[in-house]
Amino acid sequence: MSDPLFEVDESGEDLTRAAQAASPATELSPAEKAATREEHVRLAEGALVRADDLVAGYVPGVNILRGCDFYLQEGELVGIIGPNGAGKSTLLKTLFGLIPVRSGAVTLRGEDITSAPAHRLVSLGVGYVPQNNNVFPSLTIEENMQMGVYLRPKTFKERFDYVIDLFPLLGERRKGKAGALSGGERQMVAMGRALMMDPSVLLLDEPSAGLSPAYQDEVFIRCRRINATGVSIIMVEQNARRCLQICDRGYVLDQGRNAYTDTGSALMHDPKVIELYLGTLAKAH
Ligand SMILES: Nc1ncnc2c1ncn2[C@@H]1O[C@H](COP(=O)(O)OP(=O)(O)OP(=O)(O)O)[C@@H](O)[C@H]1O
Repeated sequence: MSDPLFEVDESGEDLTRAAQAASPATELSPAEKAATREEHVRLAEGALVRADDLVAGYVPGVNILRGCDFYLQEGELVGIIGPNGAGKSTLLKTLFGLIPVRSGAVTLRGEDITSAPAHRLVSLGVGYVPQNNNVFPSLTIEENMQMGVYLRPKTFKERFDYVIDLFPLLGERRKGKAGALSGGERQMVAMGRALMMDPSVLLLDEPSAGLSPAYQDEVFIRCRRINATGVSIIMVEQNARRCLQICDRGYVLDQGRNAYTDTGSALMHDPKVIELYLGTLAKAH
C-alpha cells in the first residue's frame, strides 16, 4: 500500500514500553490546567462519546482514573497511549460499564450512560473488544459471529458479509474452530464479532498486543478500514508510535489523568511527549 501511514514499522519497537522508566508529565500550573480543561470541554461539544472528570477504580479507596476527561467525535479514530498502569484499559472498561464510576459522567450522543451495564451499551451501538479471552475457542468462527449478533439474529447474513469483506479469512475458515487460530487471526475474530452488532462506536483494547510486527500492521490497516466504513473507534495501544500514526487524535494518559491530547501527528512530534512517553527511539524518526 502506498499510503505512508501503512509503512511497516521496521524496528518493531514498542516505544511506550521503552519509555517506561520516564518520569510522569511535567506538572502544569493550576491556571494552565484550568485553561487546558476549558478548551477540552469546548472541543467536546456535541461529541458522540464524552467522559468528564472520571474517577473510578477496582479496590475501595484506590482510584485508578483520577479526573480523566475524554471525548470522541462522530467518525473519529482516537488513540489512547501512556505508560503501563496509567489506566488506559481501565478507561475503556469504565466507558463500557464494566467498572463503576465513583464520580464524573459518561454520555453517548448526549445521553447519560454513566455506569450503564455493558448489555445496554451493546444495544445502544457500542462494541468492546477486550485484550484477552476475546474469542470462544471451542466454537467455530461462524458460531463466534453468531454470538456477536445474538440480539438481532436475522441480520446474521448481512453482517457476516460485511465482516468477511473486511476479513476475508474469516469467511474462508468459517467452519474452523476459533481455538485453532493464531493470535492475529483470533484478533480478527474478536473484532469481527464486535462488528456483527453494527456498532457505531468500537472500543479496542490493545488490538496489536502479542502480534508479530507484520500482523500488527495488518491490524492497524483493518482498524483504519473499519473506521472508513463509518465506525468511530477508541483504541488503547502499547505500540504508541503506530497508534499515533493512524489515529485522528490521541490522548496520553498518565496516572489516571490525560496528560496531553492533540492530533496524532502533533503528539508524535511534540518534544515533551517524545521525551516522556515515546522514548529516545522516536527521536530518530
Ligand atoms: N482487576 C483489577 N483489580 C485491581 N487492580 C487492577 C485491576 N486491573 C487493573 N488494575 C490496576 O489498575 C491500574 C491501571 O491498570 P490498566 O490496566 O488500566 O493500565 P494500562 O494503562 O492499561 O496499562 P497496561 O498497558 O499495563 O495494560 C494498574 O495499577 C493495575 O494494577
